[in-house]
Amino acid sequence: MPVPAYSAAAVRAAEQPLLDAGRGESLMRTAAAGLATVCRRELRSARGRITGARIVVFAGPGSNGGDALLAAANLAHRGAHVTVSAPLGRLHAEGRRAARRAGALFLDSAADVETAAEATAAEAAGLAAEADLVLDGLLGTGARPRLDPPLSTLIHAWQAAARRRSVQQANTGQRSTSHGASQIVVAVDVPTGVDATTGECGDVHVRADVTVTFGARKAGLHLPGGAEVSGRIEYVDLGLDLHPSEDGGPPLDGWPSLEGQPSRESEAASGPEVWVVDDVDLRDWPRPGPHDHKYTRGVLGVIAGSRQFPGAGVLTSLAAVHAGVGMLRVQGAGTVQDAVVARAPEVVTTPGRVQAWTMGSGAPEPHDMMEFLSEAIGTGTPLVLDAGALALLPALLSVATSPLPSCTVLTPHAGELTELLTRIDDEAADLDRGDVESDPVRWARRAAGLTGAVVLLKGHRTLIAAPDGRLWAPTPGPPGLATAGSGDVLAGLVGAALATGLRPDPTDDPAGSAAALAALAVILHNRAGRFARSASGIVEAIAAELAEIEHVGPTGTGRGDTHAR
Ligand SMILES: NC(=O)C1=CN([C@@H]2O[C@H](COP(=O)(O)OP(=O)(O)OC[C@H]3O[C@@H](n4cnc5c(N)ncnc54)[C@H](OP(=O)(O)O)[C@@H]3O)[C@@H](O)[C@H]2O)[C@@H](O)CC1
Ligand SMILES: [K+]
Repeated sequence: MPVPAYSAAAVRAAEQPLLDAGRGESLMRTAAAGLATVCRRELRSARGRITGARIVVFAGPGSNGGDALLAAANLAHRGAHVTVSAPLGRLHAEGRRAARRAGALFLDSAADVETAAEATAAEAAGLAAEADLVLDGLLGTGARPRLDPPLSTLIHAWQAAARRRSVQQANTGQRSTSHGASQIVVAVDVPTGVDATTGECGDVHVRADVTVTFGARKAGLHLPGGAEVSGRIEYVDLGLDLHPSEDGGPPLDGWPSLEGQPSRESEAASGPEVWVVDDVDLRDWPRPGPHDHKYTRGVLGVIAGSRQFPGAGVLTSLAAVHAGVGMLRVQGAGTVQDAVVARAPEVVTTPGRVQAWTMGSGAPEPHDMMEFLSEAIGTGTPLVLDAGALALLPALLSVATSPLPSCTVLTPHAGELTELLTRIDDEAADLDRGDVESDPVRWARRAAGLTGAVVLLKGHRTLIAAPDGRLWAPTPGPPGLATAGSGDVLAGLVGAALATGLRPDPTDDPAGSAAALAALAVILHNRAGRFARSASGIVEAIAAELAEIEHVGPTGTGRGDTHAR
């Protein structure tokens, strides 16, 4: 099952009853113990032991700093040399006492005198650049958006000093840290400067190797922006009463409400913002039951490729066959049908009923798609619309008498999404690809809201938005997936997932089900692409990946849950 990630507001709301009941300190001790466990593990794996490790703690004035100080005290008791920099002067009282008692050294802080603060920042930055481990406990879920001096000065100076050290190390062969390996940056709850809800990164922000997050996964750690700078996510459970709402959403706290989407204002801020989908979730890939036959297992119709580009049709179709559809019907260009049947004789080319369609990869003739699209819209057949089919969408939306089927998935890349939005969204007439790439969450949600379809926005970090604003964030795939035809394979996989996964019972959350299945298709595509050098290689690996997961389970993945010891 995908796991939910929440907004900062939802987490704070869930914490409040426990704080009111006087359990704040015990929560913090659990959080800090989990944090210390992760730090010890990191130090042991980098340098073999904790004794003698040089640790710099950046501690802010709130509980985030408190977590960092308590964890640092634990590490100091085990022989680490801990130096604390408190750029804002104020510190969590219990955390400061614990760190002092454990022997931590505190740098002078005089944040109220600008020049002194700058001198302290330079000293702290220099020490941090040479440390084995830096703990970022500046700000957590209580952060206000902008980072100003002295916080921005400190982070900036540290990152510049760390860069200088590594250049120096490369030039002279000198060791940068006490064990020669590169420095480990551990963010407490969320890297400072990253919005815990939206993942938006400020001009200055921390880049972590590991983020240890408490109580609930924070949405921003799994969304574009935050996900790139949070490193590995380790999760420490605090037993908060935070659970996905019964009907699955639509909780959109943290983003402005978009036209066509429900506003969150009147709802309790307790639902997940994002569903995080990982390799382990491939266990949910739809499989045939003992009584299934080819029709109940799911028939997928494909219209992909053209006389000019028959290969796209072959890739889309073979991907679906290897992913385990009950039957595949290929319509459209005869050249494509012949090429597909030559590779997969089980494919049929006669028209007939299908449980889902994948259309548009490889520039099929528009009239071939239109013929089946209008019928599919009338019957509510799930659709996957890629490339050429996306180009038809504005015209289709303007003439269709019914909305798109609620299990429709659009699979644009940033350029195609830009093109679509400029044609259907009056407010996006001047949108360019760069705008979409710099705020993919906003624009994917916008397109989903306007079309009523699930939008799977392809990219390094593929993102899926439902029309009501819910998001699914599959873990990213290998860079090798960026190859010609890779998108055609994905369209086939999403189609196969819808054709086989939405049966036999109709679902009461069709868009959510389609989005979750699309996310599984992304994960399967990622895994199949691990060792592949071409789109054909991805197709060939699909069946083996599914067989491996069925027999031994997904390997090398996990949710990163940390248990405090
Ligand atoms: N609650 C719980 O049950 C548990 C919580 N836990 C931990 O608590 C963290 C949340 O703690 P928190 O609420 O104290 O907020 P935190 O992020 O430390 O910052 C607040 C301080 O920073 C200041 N400040 C803010 N923005 C600023 C800016 N841009 N620039 C400068 N200053 C800024 C702000 O100042 P103010 O806004 O008041 O002026 C205030 O002084 C959470 O992430 C987790 O780590 C765990 O221990 C587990 C149990
Ligand atoms: K932090």
